[in-house]
Amino acid sequence: MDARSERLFLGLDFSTQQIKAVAINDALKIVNETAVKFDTDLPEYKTQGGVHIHDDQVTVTAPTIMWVKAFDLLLDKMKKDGFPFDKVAGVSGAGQQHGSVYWRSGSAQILRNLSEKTTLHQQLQNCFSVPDSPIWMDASTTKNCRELEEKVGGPLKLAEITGSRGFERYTGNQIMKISQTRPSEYKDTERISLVSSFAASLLIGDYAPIDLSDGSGMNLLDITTNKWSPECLEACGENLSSKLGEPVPSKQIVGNVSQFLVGRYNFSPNCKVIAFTGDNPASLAGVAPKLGDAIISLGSSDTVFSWLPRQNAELEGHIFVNPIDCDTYMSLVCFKNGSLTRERIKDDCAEGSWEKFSEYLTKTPTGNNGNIGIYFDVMEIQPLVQGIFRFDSADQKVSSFPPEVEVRAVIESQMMARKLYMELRGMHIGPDTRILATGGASLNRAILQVISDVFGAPVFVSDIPNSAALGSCYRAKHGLDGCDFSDVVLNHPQPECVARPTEGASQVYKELGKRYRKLEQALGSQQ
Ligand SMILES: Nc1ncnc2c1ncn2[C@@H]1O[C@H](COP(=O)(O)OP(=O)(O)O)[C@@H](O)[C@H]1O
Ligand SMILES: O=C(CO)[C@@H](O)[C@H](O)COP(=O)(O)O
Repeated sequence: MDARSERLFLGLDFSTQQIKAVAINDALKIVNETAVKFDTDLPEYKTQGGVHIHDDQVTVTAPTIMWVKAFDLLLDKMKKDGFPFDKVAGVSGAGQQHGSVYWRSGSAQILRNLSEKTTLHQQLQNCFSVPDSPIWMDASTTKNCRELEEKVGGPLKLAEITGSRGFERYTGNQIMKISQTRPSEYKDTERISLVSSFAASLLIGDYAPIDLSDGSGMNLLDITTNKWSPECLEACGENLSSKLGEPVPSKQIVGNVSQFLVGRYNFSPNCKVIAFTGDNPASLAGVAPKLGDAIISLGSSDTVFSWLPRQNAELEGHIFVNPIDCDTYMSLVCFKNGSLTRERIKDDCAEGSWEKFSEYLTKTPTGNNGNIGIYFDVMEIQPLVQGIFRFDSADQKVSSFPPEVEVRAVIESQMMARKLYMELRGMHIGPDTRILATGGASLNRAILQVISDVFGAPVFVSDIPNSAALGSCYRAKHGLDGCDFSDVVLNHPQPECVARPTEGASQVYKELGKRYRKLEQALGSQQ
C-alpha cells in the first residue's frame, strides 16, 4: 500500500481530566497523539481535575458544554498540526464511565443541521436540559440506589440482572435523582446519553446509541439478555426507554462522520464511526490481554479489571459485557481516590515532584515499618468513607507521618485495597498472571514496584499509557474490518516487564493486608 492510500484509525478518549486522541495506521503504528486538558486549556470552566465538587462534597459534575468545546479545540489543534483527517477510515472512542448527558427536546434537529462555518460548542450551547453532567465521582444517590434495589428484589437480585448492586455513580440512580428532583428538566429531555455515546453523537451529527459494554455501567441493562431491564427502567424514570434508545453491540458501526466534520476538517464522507464505549472497556481492548491477565489502570480513578468468560453475580465490584466479544464479560473494581490523591501527597510531601516522590518510595522499607495510612480525600466507593486516617505499627491512631512515610503509606494502602477488592470480586492472581499497568501513573516505576510486591506478580507496561484511546483505534479497525479481534491486534507490541516481586515482600503484605482490612472495616462501621 503506498503512502497516499494508507488507512488511519482514530481513537478518542473523553476521560475525566482531558480528551485524548491517538491515531494508528494499518500496521498499528502510532502516527499521532494529541490531548486537550480541561483545567489548563479551558480555565474559564474553573474545573479541578476536570470536575466541580459541590459544597455537599458528594455531588460531582462537569459542564457538558466544556466537553464539546474541548472537542472543538482538539480538532483545531490536529488540523493546525496538519493531521490528515481525510485518511481516517474509522473512528471509535471512549468516555469516562457512568456520566450522563441530557439533550433538550429539539436538539436532534440542531445536531443534524450543523453548520461548518462555526464551532460545535457555539451551535450546541443551548442543547443541554441539565447543563452540568453528573459524573462517576458523584456519591449523592445512596437513597436512589436503595430504592432501586428494593424495587427489583434486593442488591443481589440487582447484581444478577445488571452486573452490579446499586452504586451511587451508576447512571440509572443518577437519572432517578434527576427525574425526582428536577422533573421539568427531565421532561424536557429527549435523549439521555452516556459520555461515550454523547461523544459519538458529536462525530455522527445525530444521537448515537449506547453500546452494551458501557451500558452495563448503568444499573439498567440486563446483561443476560443484552436488553434494557423493564423493571429497572420503570424504577428510574418515566418514558426512560424512549430517552435511552436501543443499546447496540460495541463493535457496531453507528454511522458515517457528519457533513460538519467533512466540511470543516476534511474528513472523508466515507469515514465510519464505530460505537464508543467506556474508558475501562476500551482499555481492555488497548492492552490486548491474555485470559488470566489482570489490568490495573492508574488514571483519575484506579481500576482493576480482567476478561471474564462467564459472569457470576457478587455484591462487590462490577461485571460489564465485554466490548470485544459481547458473549463474554469483564469484571472490574474501581477506586475514586487514585491519581488525584497521589498527586496531592506528592504536592504536600515531595515538593510537587514525582522524582522526589519516587525517591521516597524507593528508600523506605517494604511494609513501611508497620505504619498504615488510609487516604480517602473524597468519599471512596468501597468502603463508602471519606477522611484521612493514620495508624502506627500497634494500630494506634497518629496524626501525621514524616513525608517519606506518608508517600509509602499512600501507595501501599491503595495497592493493598486494589488487591483486596479484586479478590472479593473473584479475580485472582495465578502463577502465570501478568499485571498489565496502564494510565498516567503507570509511567512511575517506583509505584509499579510496590504493585508487583503487593500483588506478588510481575508488572508489564506498553509504550503508551493511553490504552483507552489506543484501544479505541483497535476497536475502530475491528468494527470496520469485521475480523476477529485477535487478528486486529496481531502486531500489538508486546508489553515490557518492568517489575518483579521482591523476595520476602509477599509475606510482609500478607500480614499488612490483614491489618489493613480490619482497620478499613472499622472505619466503614463507624460511618
Ligand atoms: N510520573 C508520574 N507518577 C505518578 N503519577 C503520574 C505521573 N505522571 C502522571 N501521573 C498521573 O496521571 C494522572 C492522569 O492519568 P490519565 O490516565 O491520563 O487520567 P485520565 O485518563 O483519567 O484523564 C494525573 O492525574 C497524574 O497524577
Ligand atoms: O467509574 C469508573 C469505572 O467504573 C471510572 O474508572 C471512570 O470510568 C473514570 O475513568 P478515568 O477517567 O479515571 O479513566
